[in-house]
Amino acid sequence: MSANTSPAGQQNAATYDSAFMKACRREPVPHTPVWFMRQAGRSLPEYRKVREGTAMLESCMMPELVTEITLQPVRRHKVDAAIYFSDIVVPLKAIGIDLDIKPGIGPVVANPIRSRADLAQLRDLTPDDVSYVTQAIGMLTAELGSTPLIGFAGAPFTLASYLVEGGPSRNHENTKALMYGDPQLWADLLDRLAEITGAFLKVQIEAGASAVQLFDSWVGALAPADYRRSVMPASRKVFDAVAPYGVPRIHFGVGTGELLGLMGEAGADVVGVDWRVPMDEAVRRVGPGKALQGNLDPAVLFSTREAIEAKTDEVLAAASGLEGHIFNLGHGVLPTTDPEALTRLVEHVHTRTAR
Ligand SMILES: O=C(O)CCc1c2[nH]c(c1CC(=O)O)Cc1[nH]c(c(CC(=O)O)c1CCC(=O)O)Cc1[nH]c(c(CC(=O)O)c1CCC(=O)O)Cc1[nH]c(c(CCC(=O)O)c1CC(=O)O)C2
Repeated sequence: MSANTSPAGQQNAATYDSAFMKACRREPVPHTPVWFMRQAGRSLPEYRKVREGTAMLESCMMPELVTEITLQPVRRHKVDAAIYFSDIVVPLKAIGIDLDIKPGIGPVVANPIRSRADLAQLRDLTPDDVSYVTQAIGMLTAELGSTPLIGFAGAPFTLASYLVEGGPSRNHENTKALMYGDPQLWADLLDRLAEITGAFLKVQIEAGASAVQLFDSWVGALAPADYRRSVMPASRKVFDAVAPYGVPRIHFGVGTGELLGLMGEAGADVVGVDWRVPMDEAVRRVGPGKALQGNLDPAVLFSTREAIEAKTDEVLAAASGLEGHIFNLGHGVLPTTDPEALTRLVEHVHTRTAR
């Protein structure tokens, strides 16, 4: 921990009164805050331009480039929060796992983890392993002023799936084989990943991130009983690790309609909802005391302006009774989305919800 910070004093004072932070705390807001998962990235021509000739993982280690890319959607769309530009596999790369992000495929791991001996690949993460993150967040928070920066990490289950399968997987068969066949090794693997993930989020908060989001993108592949038994303890460990900082903790996964309550119980302050469950139903499943984030289907943005507005109004109506609502898509911005549709969407949500 640096000399001038303490866990209790971590909240970034400049962003404390922003609409996004208020919604996370379930306080009244001047308008519903909006940001988009994957708002930085391939949908933006200015992103494609600055990324030309630089590989994805290499970009994530270049603080000036990360700062520029993170700021691009804030400038263009006037979203209410920035999300740190990185990828869920960055902390794994930082501790020396041999992996790469292959264009059109995703993260690919050279030596998948399937045995107890393989666990040795997963050493602890220290702030020095990711000094470029600390550096970039320092530059970013200076530029962002009162706009909050969201830090993020992949959750233990989703990271484990990449590590065990060796890459993206539709059915997660090797992952599930390990989870059911060797529960102790599985628990130890998730616990290691929880340590690394907790340490990585701490680095981002200490550097100035106002909130964090834990992406369990693939956990919707599990039934609730398996989630509770085999995943929740590790996700809870990550949330507990950052709890002393008091920053909002967001938890999101895809196809998690049956898991929303448990994902809240794991320790999230804000539960992200994909587009399959309407917000008024999601709030029943999550229960009181949590804000919700979501949930326009990202594919709707390919439709007409009228249809986009009508579907947006449906989301806003379903969310109107919520204590805290952060508008987002039900998953990341699709790479071929028209960025102007995103800018108009931000404006529409702000106008419709202005109080
Ligand atoms: O199609 C490809 O080329 C590989 C895409 C891919 C990557 N990581 C991956 C995947 C699998 C997938 O998303 O399906 C693997 C990946 N990265 C991420 C997630 C979590 C999720 O989206 O549910 C996942 C898992 C999701 C999954 O595999 O379905 C998270 C991620 N990647 C990234 C960001 C940062 C950001 O967008 O600001 C973020 C998180 C913050 C956010 O939502 O905004 C950045 C990222 N990672 C990646 C790319 C594309 C590569 C490039 O620009 O050169 C990009 C940029 C972009 O999306 O346009 C690589």
